[in-house]
Amino acid sequence: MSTSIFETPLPRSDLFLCSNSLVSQSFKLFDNSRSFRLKSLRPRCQKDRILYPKPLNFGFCRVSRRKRKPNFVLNSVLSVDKELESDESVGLGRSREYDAIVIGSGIGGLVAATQLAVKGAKVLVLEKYLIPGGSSGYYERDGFTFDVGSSVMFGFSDKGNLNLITQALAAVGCKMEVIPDPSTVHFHLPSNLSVRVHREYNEFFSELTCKFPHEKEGIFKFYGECWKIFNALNSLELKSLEEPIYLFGQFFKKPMECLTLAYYLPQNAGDIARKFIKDPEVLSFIDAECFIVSTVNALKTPMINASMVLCDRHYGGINYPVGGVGGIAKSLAKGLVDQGSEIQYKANVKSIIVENGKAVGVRLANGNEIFAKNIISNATRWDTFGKLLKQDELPKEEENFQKLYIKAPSFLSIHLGVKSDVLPPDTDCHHFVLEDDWSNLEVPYGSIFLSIPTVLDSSLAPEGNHILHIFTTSSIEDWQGMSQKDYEKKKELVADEIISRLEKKLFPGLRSSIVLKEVGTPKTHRRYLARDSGTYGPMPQGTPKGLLGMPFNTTAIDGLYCVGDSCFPGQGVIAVAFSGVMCAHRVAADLGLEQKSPILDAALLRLLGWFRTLA
Ligand SMILES: NC(=O)c1ccc[n+]([C@@H]2O[C@H](COP(=O)([O-])OP(=O)(O)OC[C@H]3O[C@@H](n4cnc5c(N)ncnc54)[C@H](O)[C@@H]3O)[C@@H](O)[C@H]2O)c1
Ligand SMILES: CC(C)=CCC/C(C)=C/C=C/C(C)=C/C=C/C(C)=C/C=C/C=C(C)/C=C/C=C(C)/C=C/C=C(\C)CCC=C(C)C
Repeated sequence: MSTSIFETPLPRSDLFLCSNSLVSQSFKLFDNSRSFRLKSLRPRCQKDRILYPKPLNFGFCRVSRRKRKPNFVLNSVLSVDKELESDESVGLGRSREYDAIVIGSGIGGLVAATQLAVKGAKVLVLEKYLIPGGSSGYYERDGFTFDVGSSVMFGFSDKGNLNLITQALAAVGCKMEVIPDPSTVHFHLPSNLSVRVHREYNEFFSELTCKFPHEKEGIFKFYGECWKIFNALNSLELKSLEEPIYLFGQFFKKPMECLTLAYYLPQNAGDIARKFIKDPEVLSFIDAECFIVSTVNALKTPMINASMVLCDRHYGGINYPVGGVGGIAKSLAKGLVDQGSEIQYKANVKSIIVENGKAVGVRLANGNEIFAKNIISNATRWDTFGKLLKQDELPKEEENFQKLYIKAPSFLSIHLGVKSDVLPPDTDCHHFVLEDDWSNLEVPYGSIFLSIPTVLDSSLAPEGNHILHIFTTSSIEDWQGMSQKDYEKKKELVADEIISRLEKKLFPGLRSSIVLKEVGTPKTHRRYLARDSGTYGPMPQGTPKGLLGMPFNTTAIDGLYCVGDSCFPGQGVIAVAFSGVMCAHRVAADLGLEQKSPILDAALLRLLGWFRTLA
């Protein structure tokens, strides 16, 4: 680490984000008129920000107003408070053009940004919150490190072509240590049906077919079909399906695999399951398998997505990153800056600037305008087209998207710290609980997701404790129009009910073992993740034609791209990573950093537009 002493103006709020390993390009943020020193190196957690003990890779450091001697060493500053952001010396303005601005640092945005950066583009990521990651972020309380969203990580193995998280990290020279999970999920279902999804496919198949011997052949054929699709996907080099030179090249190199995917593109898992399986209980089990990744039943879950998750969990397996899921976004953000691009936190984009029909820049909440050749929005499509674009009319494509897809509900999430002895030995890391009635699967609060990441990585909690992350679907409408007092009361009541259900079904004594409890509602998701209504992502309004109606990355606005879970192929960390790879490839082609054929482009975009009208 290089060390140099420099002076900086004192940020008025006393907080800024610093890094000890990154470039010096941000030095110009500062003038020499004032100086500061670090006051506290103790870890501190506040309601909405995390203060780190020492200049770790990304941390917030408190500076003292009283002692103004420049006596601390830092060698870059990545993000600054509003006061600094609005400082002219930040150097933002029309003269400073980026190849791309990415709005939001969810995994989708970060993968798009890093992939572009390694292709030679100069990228600026603007993140509203204090740390990167969005739904894949983390927070710390009293020695516990909680994952904000899911702890089930697909695509994190060292095998094949579909380990997109591993590949995204490797692209910027990062590798994370992972812990293999022996099972993906333990299902606790009506009629006391208990199924563990073992890492080994044969073990899972034996367990399921032991419970339903009469459907052995049907189960074999359904999951066999999933493997056929997974193997086709795994054989391709994954890039933008909106870029014809690549797409036609893949058809030429792997015609059978591409035709297999094209055949299944408009199909849903439930229809295929029904071809082979008759027993309603097995079909309900497959609904639950799909619901945990799509929040809808199998009849509404695209077959390609179902195959991806139902097979990757056995092929590469589910692997948990040491130190928590938040490490993925932190590593990508670091990798991005290492590549010479930039990320700013507390940078709230209020609108996308469109001139002569082309997206040319963004306007921040503090009034600053930043310009770039392309704008990539990692906000949901509802936020992008409903809030960030100030246009009277929704483009036709978006109107169609909003007809086909509605916002999936959000979640009520409960993060608990519990005493370790409440968990029986060999407890699995992830559980899905639907106690009595299959018809409650998609009903709000009907089923319960539970992850215990400390089963795999005990460093996430103080010794003798575990983390329980419990979540269940819930809509924002359920939490609106009440006083703060009633809201808090309702949070307690609903959380209490869910904890009682888990106590009854899985862990007797759970309530009395709790040492820390935090409850988040859809409003919390909306506030901290900046997602309209706190939504989990898009959900088909009716029965979709598989993935056919799902938009890719280009939009009706020239120079504006979308990335993340309201783009093909949908929700999921691995899915948004793929959307990031696709987006970066299309943008790079448009920037001239990848091969491009304008004539073929126009033809393919028209063809894809036509395909979507069939959905
Ligand atoms: N509880 C959960 O488990 C949960 C909830 C929601 C989503 N998810 C999953 O998370 C993933 C979503 O990833 P993603 O990449 O699409 O996005 P994301 O929602 O994780 O990240 C988007 C990022 O953009 C930022 N942002 C939004 N609007 C902004 C603005 N105007 N200005 C600046 N920054 C802004 C947000 O702060 C956030 O960090 C999916 O896998 C989804 O399935 C999980
Ligand atoms: C273009 C045309 C027309 C044609 C062409 C053909 C072709 C070539 C095609 C191709 C295609 C492709 C490549 C595709 C791809 C796809 C993919 C990659 C996909 C992916 C997906 C993924 C997913 C969906 C995932 C998901 C996941 C998730 C969501 C997860 C979640 C989790 C959770 C929530 C957790 C749970 C928990 C518990 C239980 C506790």
